Amino acid sequence: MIETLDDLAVDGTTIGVRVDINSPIDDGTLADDARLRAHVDTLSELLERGGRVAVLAHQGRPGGDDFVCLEPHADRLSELLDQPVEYVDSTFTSAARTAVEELTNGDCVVLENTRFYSEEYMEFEPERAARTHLVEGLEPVLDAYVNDAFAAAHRSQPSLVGLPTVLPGYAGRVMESELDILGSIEATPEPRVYVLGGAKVSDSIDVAWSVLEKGLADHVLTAGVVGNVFLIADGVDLGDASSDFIYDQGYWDEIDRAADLLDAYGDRIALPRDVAVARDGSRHELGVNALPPGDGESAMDIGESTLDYYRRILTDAETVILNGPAGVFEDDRFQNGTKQLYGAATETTTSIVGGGDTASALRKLGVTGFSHVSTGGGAALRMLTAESLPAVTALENAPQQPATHD
Ligand SMILES: Nc1ncnc2c1ncn2[C@@H]1O[C@H](COP(=O)(O)OP(=O)(O)OP(=O)(O)O)[C@@H](O)[C@H]1O
Ligand SMILES: O=C(O)[C@H](O)COP(=O)(O)O
Repeated sequence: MIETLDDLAVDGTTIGVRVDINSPIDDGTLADDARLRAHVDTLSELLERGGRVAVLAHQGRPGGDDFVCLEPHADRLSELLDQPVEYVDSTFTSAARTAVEELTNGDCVVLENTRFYSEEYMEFEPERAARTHLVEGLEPVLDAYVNDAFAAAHRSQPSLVGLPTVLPGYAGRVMESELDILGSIEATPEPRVYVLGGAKVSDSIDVAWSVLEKGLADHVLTAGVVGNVFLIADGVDLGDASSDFIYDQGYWDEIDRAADLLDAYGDRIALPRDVAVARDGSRHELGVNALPPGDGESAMDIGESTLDYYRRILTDAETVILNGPAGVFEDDRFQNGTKQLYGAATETTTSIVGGGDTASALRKLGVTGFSHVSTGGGAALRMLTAESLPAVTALENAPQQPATHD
């Protein structure tokens, strides 16, 4: 049983709030603030109820261009919350602890990107995570911990599983609503269709296995890199460029798993019937019978024939669950598959979308009208396999009585 903000005595309490504001970054600035907006309800509720809020979050992965400090996030949160939000350029040093100790009721500080510390990019059992520098540094200055970072709940990292081992833990409003919706997929109306696109091939194959095996999915439609892997598994020659991409991304071994899945459940798995490539600078669609494409041409989107086929399946569906764009939506020439496929999904009674990139693609393409757009990508996928999420388990096991610091 997870406690929520309804169970937390907030007034005068110093609360570490783990959010997921991991966002696209362009030239060091925030390119999209959707994930920050998602947490406004939780943060403003805690602040209005007299909490002293220390925000913890990661941004990017070590080595990536988006591995940046959280100052732009703090500035944007200040605008969204309509109050000053302090930023401290460290996470658990004495400067960070002093900033937390100096908070008064209704104050908010954003601590530095948790992943600037190597331990936060490692996975630990909760008990071990509780003995990391981050947790040992922050625990003395916090009374309680709130986890609103559903999108990171599949990671077993110190700020996600260590803090709720030593502090009373509560789910924030985003976490609460995501668990409510994604935790009761079985209750959604049937027929139920899963659309698996994007680039998380291994996770998507796990989901497909799980939902087909459990009888949760009447159909699985594949698109994006996932669709390309299934096409290769089905014996289609996608050409060197797509194959090299799949190999370079480390997905080559997934082709055998996709082939096994096709053997077991091929009648319920739909594969693209055509793909779009860039030819002479423009979009050009090729039926699978016309493949391989020309030299250097890569399958970047699904084409009209696939869309017709998938629309027919969706017409009979009552619930559709989608993750991952159908193509390289960042390029105007390859947005059509995502726009049309996701647009068709909004016509079903219940439509649930997961994925940070997917949500940003849908905003960019102006596709609205879903029953639920999850903040999580990998976390939503993991949840759909009915596997437990480490950060959720840690909240379930957290101690519950906060002791208020002066
Ligand atoms: N055919 C394709 N070839 C190469 N890349 C593709 C193709 N189709 C989709 N993509 C890429 O997949 C990426 C998004 O996939 P991903 O699985 O990460 O989505 P998500 O689950 O919404 O994201 P997140 O991990 O942020 O939650 C995009 O960057 C897009 O360009
Ligand atoms: O964007 C995400 O899916 C979450 O923020 C988790 O990020 P990660 O995949 O880098 O752990």
